[in-house]
Amino acid sequence: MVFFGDLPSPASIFSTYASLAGTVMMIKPMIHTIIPQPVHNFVVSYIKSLVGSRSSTLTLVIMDMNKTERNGMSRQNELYYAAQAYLSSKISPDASKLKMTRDPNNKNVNLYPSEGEVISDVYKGIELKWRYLAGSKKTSTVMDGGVDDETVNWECFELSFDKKHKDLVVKSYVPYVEKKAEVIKNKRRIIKMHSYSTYSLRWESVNFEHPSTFDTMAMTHKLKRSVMEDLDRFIKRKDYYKKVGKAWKRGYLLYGPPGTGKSSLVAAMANHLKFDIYDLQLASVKGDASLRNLLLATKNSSILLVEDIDCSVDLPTRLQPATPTYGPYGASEGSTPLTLSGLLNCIDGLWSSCGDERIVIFTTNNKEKLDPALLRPGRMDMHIYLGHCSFEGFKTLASNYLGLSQDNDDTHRLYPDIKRLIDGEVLTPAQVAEELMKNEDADVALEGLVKVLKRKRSESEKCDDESKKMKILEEGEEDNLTSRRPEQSRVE
Ligand SMILES: Nc1ncnc2c1ncn2[C@@H]1O[C@H](COP(=O)(O)OP(=O)(O)OP(=O)(O)O)[C@@H](O)[C@H]1O
Repeated sequence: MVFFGDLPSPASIFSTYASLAGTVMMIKPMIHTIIPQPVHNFVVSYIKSLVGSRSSTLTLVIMDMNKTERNGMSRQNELYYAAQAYLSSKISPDASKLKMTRDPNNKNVNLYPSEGEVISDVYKGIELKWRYLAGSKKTSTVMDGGVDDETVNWECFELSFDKKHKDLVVKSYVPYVEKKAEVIKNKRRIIKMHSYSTYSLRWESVNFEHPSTFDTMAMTHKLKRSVMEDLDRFIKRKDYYKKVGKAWKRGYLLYGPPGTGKSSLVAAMANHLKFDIYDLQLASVKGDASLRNLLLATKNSSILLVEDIDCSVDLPTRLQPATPTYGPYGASEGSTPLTLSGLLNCIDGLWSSCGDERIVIFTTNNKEKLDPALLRPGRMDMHIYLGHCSFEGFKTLASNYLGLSQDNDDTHRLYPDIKRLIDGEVLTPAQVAEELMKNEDADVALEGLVKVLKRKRSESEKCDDESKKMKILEEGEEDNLTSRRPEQSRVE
């Protein structure tokens, strides 16, 4: 029991406090004078470490430095971005301050925890706390006699939990966060198209907004289905590739005449998988060494595209000697020039084994011109031929451009005529698309298409007649020659 009568008076409390504070004020400078500063620091940090070691909390720091290194590569901690995406789905309704971003051309805004905000999470009964922190740091590098000052911005997430759960958090919770983040990122993902800049010597990217999808592609249903199924199977088979000891990579060769949809199919594949595209212009690559570096700077889950592989650059093969590259003053730059074997080795070897979910696509108008090394089994897993427009392809295009149903063969009165005229190699899908775009009125656009089809058919029939006549003439010449030959022999 406490009685008010036992408590000291306010005046005596105040005088005790004042004398204590006075004593501390007197002792503090004495301690600093008696104990040298380094010893003082050591004692303080020792006491702190003793207190710290007794704490049962472990904090993992997931840092990200937005620092661009001298070789042009940006150092990125993938775990940081996974945490950022994951936490955006965990924000408490009570949060008082949030960071808000919107990527260019993205419909949705993204909300992230702001500085100091704590987010609680529970995983398999373990309580975890996340905290976001940010700041900047000045660094100085001494180079060539001068000092290069640079400000590095850093951001981090701190993840704190009871020490005894360290293994479970590192081995199970962190992969769980990464998986969840992948799903979230895929939902909001903006596909990027990366091109290598010879000016900045790095990949530069823009948002990829090609509208092509498998629905809009003028291809037979069978071909569409087989490409889509192949892609879907590839994505699901991470464990399978690991088990059979193969890099998780798939190669596609798209070939066919100009305007048959090779580039459109690449876009449809990227949109289907939500994969970025790295557009590799071989002409801008100096040699095998720089090719290796720039391929290693590409991200996982992406498509490496080499368009017009037959004519993009004159690649020396294994048998041809490679001419060394020369600098502006004629001196060798010390790099081996780009070779076909360098390209293929890099794609098959180092690059594909350093990453996951790699897709490589080569396109060409002339498959027969390609080096056999490119066509070797196991190199390009699927060869896809895109040809002239079929009636099935036309129906897809008429649905895209004129909004006509593609379910029947007689959606429009002109469909039977088109079906009859379009068969054979008459028009490419690009030519059909061009005709359909000329008028929004389906009657006018389709009449225009019928006219073009008739003209093309009669032109090709004329051509056929001409070539038949030529053949007959040539055969006649040949007969005359052969019938004269015995005579000639005989004269001889
Ligand atoms: N199969 C197709 N399905 C849908 N649209 C197509 C198809 N083929 C061509 N097109 C249309 O024609 C245009 C040109 O096609 P695309 O660039 O994809 O052809 P390509 O085969 O890559 O041509 P190139 O060999 O000249 O690069 C596209 O923008 C698209 O509108």
